[in-house]
Amino acid sequence: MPRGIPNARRDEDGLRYTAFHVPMAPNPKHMLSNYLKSESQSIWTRNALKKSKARQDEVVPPQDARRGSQIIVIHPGSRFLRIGRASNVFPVVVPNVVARKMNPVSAAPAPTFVKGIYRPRPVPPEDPTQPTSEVFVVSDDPFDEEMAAVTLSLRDRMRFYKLNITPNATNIAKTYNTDYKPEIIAEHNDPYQLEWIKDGEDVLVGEQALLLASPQESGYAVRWPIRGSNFNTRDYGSSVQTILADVETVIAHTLRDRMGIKPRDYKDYSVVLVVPDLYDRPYLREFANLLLVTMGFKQLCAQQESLAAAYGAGLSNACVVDIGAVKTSVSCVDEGLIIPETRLNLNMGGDDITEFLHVLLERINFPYRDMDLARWYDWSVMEELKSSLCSLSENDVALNLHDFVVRKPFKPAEKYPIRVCDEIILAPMVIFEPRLIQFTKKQENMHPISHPDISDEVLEHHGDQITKAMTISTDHLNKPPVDGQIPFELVQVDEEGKGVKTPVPAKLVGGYDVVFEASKLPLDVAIFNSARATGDEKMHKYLQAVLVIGGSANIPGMAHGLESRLQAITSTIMADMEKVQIIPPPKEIDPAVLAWKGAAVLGKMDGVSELWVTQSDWDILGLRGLKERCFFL
Ligand SMILES: Nc1ncnc2c1ncn2[C@@H]1O[C@H](COP(=O)(O)OP(=O)(O)OP(=O)(O)O)[C@@H](O)[C@H]1O
Repeated sequence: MPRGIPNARRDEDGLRYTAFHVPMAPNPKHMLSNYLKSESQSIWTRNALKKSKARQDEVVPPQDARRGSQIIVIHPGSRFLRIGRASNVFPVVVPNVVARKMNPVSAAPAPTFVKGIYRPRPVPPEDPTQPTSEVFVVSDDPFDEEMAAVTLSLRDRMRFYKLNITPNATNIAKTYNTDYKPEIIAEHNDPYQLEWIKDGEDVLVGEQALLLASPQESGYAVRWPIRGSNFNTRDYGSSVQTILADVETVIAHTLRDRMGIKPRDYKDYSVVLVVPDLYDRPYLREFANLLLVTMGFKQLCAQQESLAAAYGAGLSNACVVDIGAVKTSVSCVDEGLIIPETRLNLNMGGDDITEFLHVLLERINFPYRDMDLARWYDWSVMEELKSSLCSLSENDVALNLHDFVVRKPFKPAEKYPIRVCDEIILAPMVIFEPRLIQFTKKQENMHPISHPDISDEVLEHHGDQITKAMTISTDHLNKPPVDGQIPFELVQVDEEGKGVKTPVPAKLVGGYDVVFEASKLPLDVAIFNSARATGDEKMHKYLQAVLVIGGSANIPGMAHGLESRLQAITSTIMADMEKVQIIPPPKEIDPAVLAWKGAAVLGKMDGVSELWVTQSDWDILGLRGLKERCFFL
């Protein structure tokens, strides 16, 4: 039989799978345990990762250092693209954005974020001629109601930890911030000046795209091709070709400019692509087609984020929580496999924290009054403030004074002082109290991706999307699914690998759109639901190994904030639950690159040679080949 023709078999557990007459993928359990045991890989195990980078360089023998130099690992995200040779210690990280000259500009420069946070109703300015009202008026603004609930939750926690609450802190901060005086930093005293671009090449990528002083005036459309776990159809529309052109542009520019790899060399390189745990089929198919057919890489292996991160941390079992910029995903990894029904995607992330911080700082007279988050340079001011101020540790709440710098195009930098108090903890608390996020608004203008073989793929796609964790998640609404059943059926696969039972999956469960409802869950509830989907006996194992990754995992106090809340849920529901445990990512590795790191380790392992899908495999088998070899589905 020719190479690559599928032949259905059953494995030892009686599970149906499709084998190939090319060597079948090795058992992931064996791969993981071999990897953890292997002497040559032990450098990357958890203990070894604690050692310094210098030590790593010293220990890696030269042949291992070269290993993986022909493998490129690509981890695309909504905000950053992480890309590098598997032999590199860390990836190149570039903003995943493209500015294209349009004449006329067909799309307005897309704001970096979707306005997703409720804002207080504008208050009419006080009339100084009128005496101030002595009567206390109860606000009917829904924002105030939700805000009061979040503040109360913080007060309760501070009381629980016996921490002092600074009296009148908001008013003190407000008064201080009103009398601001920005300090102008003279150019010769400013080593961090930016080289703004007024006009330039037709296509600008990454940092260059963000240095455009005024994109719209210069005729550029600035867009981010990835959004959450999918292509960014909000800013590009449903035309996947335009999105793919930009995905290719960012990858090709970075390979050429930062890694010295030219298009003519692509045929000599294999690619490990890190994909979301809950990936959309058209996303995976189009991405694979781009890399194998359009760009012409030699072969491809796709790995899911959580699995790659577990490899990176040297863990065989974990509940992996990835808090990115736009989305947060939760999945349980069991001996080298993701348990499909534990996967959850929350429609919130670091961008919501940034925006909420802005809303909170405006309430205390944020001294830089012209801030407009749709401008990249203003957005980065707020991101900087978030990174330097925010914390999830109640101990950090105090009336503190800080400075921040605003760099406007072609103007000297301005330094502002600001006084803040509990805003620094309330902002990141939004992921545990998402009541202030407008989820419905976030869904606006998202288009489905059009593709030809809709009948087959849509059904399977929904099969992938609706998971047990999501169904359980309707618990928080206190309205369980009808009859307590899981009222949808997943697509079954017969001996030939064809769909035999293709029911239209009920997206509405008990009257709820489960995917949408699940995307709104507080993070602690989502993690609990994900672990609980593994069954009552197994869930302990995952709740005691929660690995938090993604850029937003860098928020100080994240482990404490998550652990305490998760512990509170588990002890209410499960009497016999031992302590919940958050596993810190390896010390020298930024949690945002841990999945890349794990994928690089995977790409270098001997067993991975069985996982590659070549260009001819792709021609014959398409997406199914990728799924069966790489995801063991
Ligand atoms: N020190 C820090 N403190 C707070 N937030 C941080 C810190 N460092 C990075 N972040 C946030 O992490 C987010 C980026 O994380 P990451 O690189 O994992 O996102 P991504 O993979 O591009 O996005 P997504 O996973 O949503 O597709 C941003 O919101 C950024 O502000």
